[in-house]
Amino acid sequence: MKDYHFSATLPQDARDIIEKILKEYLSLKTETISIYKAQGKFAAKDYLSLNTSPPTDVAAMDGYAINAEQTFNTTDANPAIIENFKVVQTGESIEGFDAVVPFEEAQIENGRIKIFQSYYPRQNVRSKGEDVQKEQLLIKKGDLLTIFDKVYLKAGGYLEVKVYKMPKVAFLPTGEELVDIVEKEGQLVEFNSVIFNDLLQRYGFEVGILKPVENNLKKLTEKIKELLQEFDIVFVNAGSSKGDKDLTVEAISALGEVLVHGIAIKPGKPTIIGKVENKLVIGLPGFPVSMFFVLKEIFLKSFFKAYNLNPKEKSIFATLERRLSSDIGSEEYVRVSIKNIDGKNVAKILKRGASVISSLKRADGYITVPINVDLIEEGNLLEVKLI
Ligand SMILES: Nc1nc2c(c(=O)[nH]1)N[C@H]1C(S)=C(S)[C@@H](COP(=O)(O)OP(=O)(O)OC[C@H]3O[C@@H](n4cnc5c(N)ncnc54)[C@H](O)[C@@H]3O)O[C@H]1N2
Ligand code: MOO
Repeated sequence: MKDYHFSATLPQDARDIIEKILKEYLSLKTETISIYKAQGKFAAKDYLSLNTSPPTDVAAMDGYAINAEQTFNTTDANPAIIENFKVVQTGESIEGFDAVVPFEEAQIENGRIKIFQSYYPRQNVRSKGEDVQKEQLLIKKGDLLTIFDKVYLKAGGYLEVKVYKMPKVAFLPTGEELVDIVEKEGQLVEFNSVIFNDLLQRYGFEVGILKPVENNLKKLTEKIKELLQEFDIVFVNAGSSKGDKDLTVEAISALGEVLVHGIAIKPGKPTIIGKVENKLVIGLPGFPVSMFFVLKEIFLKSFFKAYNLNPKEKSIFATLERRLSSDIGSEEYVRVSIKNIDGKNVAKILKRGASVISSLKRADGYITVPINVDLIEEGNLLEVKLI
């Protein structure tokens, strides 16, 4: 008889299993590319600055470089006349001087300048090395390169950056009902691939989206085997639960080993973790919201940990708008939208159904309810991970 029950692996155990499989067969290659092409890539080494920026004390305004001491006690009624100065443009060295008087704050008279207020040393000056110091750590190995990381790299003297080449990942939708454009009754639009593509490309994975394969064990098995020749990791979408057409577990077992079927998370419980020819094969639940969270909270987290990558995910803190109950025994991901009420972030809980993409569309982020918590009271300040 078919077993309709799920065992539920603890989420951290599931992550550890993925991490272990990955480390056993997949090491990340590296490539050196222009920093202009490095958007969304992870740095593959530490970078120390070759430069000091600014390289010397420079003017922060167009004006006259002076020695501030000569202006102490200066007022409107007691102006200072200064002979020893140098005309400087913004960014120019002020060597020999320590402050800059903007052109508009001085009058020029017979080759001397007349000023009406006092200046302090370093006023209107950018100090040597105030932005970047030589030998300073610019970027850490494993950091996701943001726009300003790359600015920093260039300021520090680099035009190219060594980054990790991310693996090739395949997304195989299953189900004969799935089509790109619905033409007849019974068909459904295949859109989970959009979530997969976006989420993984965000981190530089090389994504392959396949045509849906029908619910036929032989065809599914053959397809997975074929994909494993070309891709580093294969994701099979849907058919993960226990319906009569849910064949993913059978297909993976026929080819290799199913290590996990069922993770104690909500949504996303029917997830499958398998190993075929040493490679990772993941069965993602068919519901879009479930799939999103399995990718984000299980797969990507394990992946980043396996290779010491820092994706720099952002979160904010918000007050819970109403009490939130959750099942003990599952780590739950609850979508929220954020409103600003009287200057405070308030998290409004959105629909929790795993098949409704509208809840993700409206969501600004989500709250993680730990596995052993069944209630969070209204008014609690919680971390919201931004989507
Ligand atoms: N008897 C049980 N039934 C279900 C259980 C259970 O424990 N026992 N778990 C439910 C949960 S929780 C989830 S999550 C889903 C997982 O479903 P499957 O992975 O088996 O996926 P399917 O049943 O094949 O598809 C479900 C549904 O998802 C949509 N879908 C699938 N693929 C795509 C795609 N590529 N693009 C867009 N939409 C897709 C489609 O609407 C399917 O109808 O199982 C519950 N059932
Ligand atoms: O695990 Mo399902 O993903 O709860 O909806």
